[in-house]
Amino acid sequence: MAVTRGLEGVVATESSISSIIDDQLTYVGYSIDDLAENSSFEEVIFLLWNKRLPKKDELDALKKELAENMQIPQEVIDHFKSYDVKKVHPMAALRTAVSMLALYDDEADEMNEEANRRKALRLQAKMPAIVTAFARIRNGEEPVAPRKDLGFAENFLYMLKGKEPENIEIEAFNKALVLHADHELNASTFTSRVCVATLSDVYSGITAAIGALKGPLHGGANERVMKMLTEIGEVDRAIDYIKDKLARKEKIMGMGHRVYRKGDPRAKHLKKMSEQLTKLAGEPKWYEMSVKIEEFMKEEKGLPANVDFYSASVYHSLGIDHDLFTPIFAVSRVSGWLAHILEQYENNRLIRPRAEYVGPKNQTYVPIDER
Ligand SMILES: CC(=O)SCCNC(=O)CCNC(=O)[C@H](O)C(C)(C)COP(=O)(O)OP(=O)(O)OC[C@H]1O[C@@H](n2cnc3c(N)ncnc32)[C@H](O)[C@@H]1OP(=O)(O)O
Ligand SMILES: O=C([O-])CC(=O)C(=O)O
Repeated sequence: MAVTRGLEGVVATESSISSIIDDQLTYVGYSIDDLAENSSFEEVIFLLWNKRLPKKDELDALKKELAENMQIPQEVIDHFKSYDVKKVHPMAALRTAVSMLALYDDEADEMNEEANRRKALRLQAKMPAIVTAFARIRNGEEPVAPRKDLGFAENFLYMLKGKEPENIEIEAFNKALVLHADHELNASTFTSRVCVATLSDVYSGITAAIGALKGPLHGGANERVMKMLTEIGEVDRAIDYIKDKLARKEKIMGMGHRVYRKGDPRAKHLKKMSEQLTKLAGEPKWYEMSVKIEEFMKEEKGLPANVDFYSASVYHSLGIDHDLFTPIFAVSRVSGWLAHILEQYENNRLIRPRAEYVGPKNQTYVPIDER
């Protein structure tokens, strides 16, 4: 058997949700550039789950349903208050909280399309309240309840900060959510599909996906980008810092991609936002430093910036704690995971590849006191 390390280039399923062809990303055939400039995150959720854009009344109905389902069970809030939240990474807290939601959902193990769609809606709606409740509780603050009159992006920022966000913050956050919503068969999406292909439930699929997104080679890179920028501190130190890391054979977070060779089409939108928002926040150095690193890596290693690179300085400029960057990725990507889970159920077959055995053979069992 031939082994393809990391399954590079292996086509593991058909899908009509998103595509990457010649470094161009589309959701259901719509260019990410059009969607980033024009759509709301709720519109993208509808698109991914229904494979068509919503009409106005359909979008209004989805927005209403999301707003009505945002509140999380009190048990999840009490659970956050029951352990030392300061010692826990918010991705671990999110992973556990999503798994907990299943315990308070009477339909958790109901296995039909309508029930799965209802669960998808409830899960999507509750992600912002989980992340923001955790963030507030660890700061010694009470969680802020979601408001039915606010949109998805606005509600997230409102629950996080306890005050209504500015329009520019809502627009930037909405665009970030649109850009992170889906990405073909990335590691966490594949994880979710493998999980539910055993005919396990939606909550298990999303819990597994959150675990995969958490790693630094995937969604966890955005937090590490900001850690790197903070360590660099000043623009004129950037290149020496990167040279040093490369000399030690360390990876530069936010750089490189398994599929994109020329560049990640999402990065240019985040780059523009980073330029604008870092300037507004009075800290243009984060953007300037990022540009220097991007140019150097392209020239020296031929590696382009990925979606995680400029999102770091965008979220930082919105005043968001660095370890919330990956949970925010999950708040958006859950829309794509759910679309893929629904698609997997529609035409399911167990996902079970093979391994080439390279261990010892024909061993003779030796009793324990003779070893
Ligand atoms: C949302 C997302 O998941 S986007 C990706 C987020 N992850 C990151 O930003 C982490 C940094 N990037 C990486 O680790 C990689 O580029 C990945 C994981 C994204 C893709 O990796 P792969 O396709 O498996 O490439 P692989 O890790 O095998 O790297 C190939 C070569 O490029 C080098 N390389 C790849 N990325 C980087 C990087 N960021 N910094 C330095 N060198 C790199 C590797 O060292 C390797 O070099 P070698 O052939 O001399 O050994
Ligand atoms: O597709 C990938 O491998 C990683 C990625 O960019 C994403 O999940 O958005």
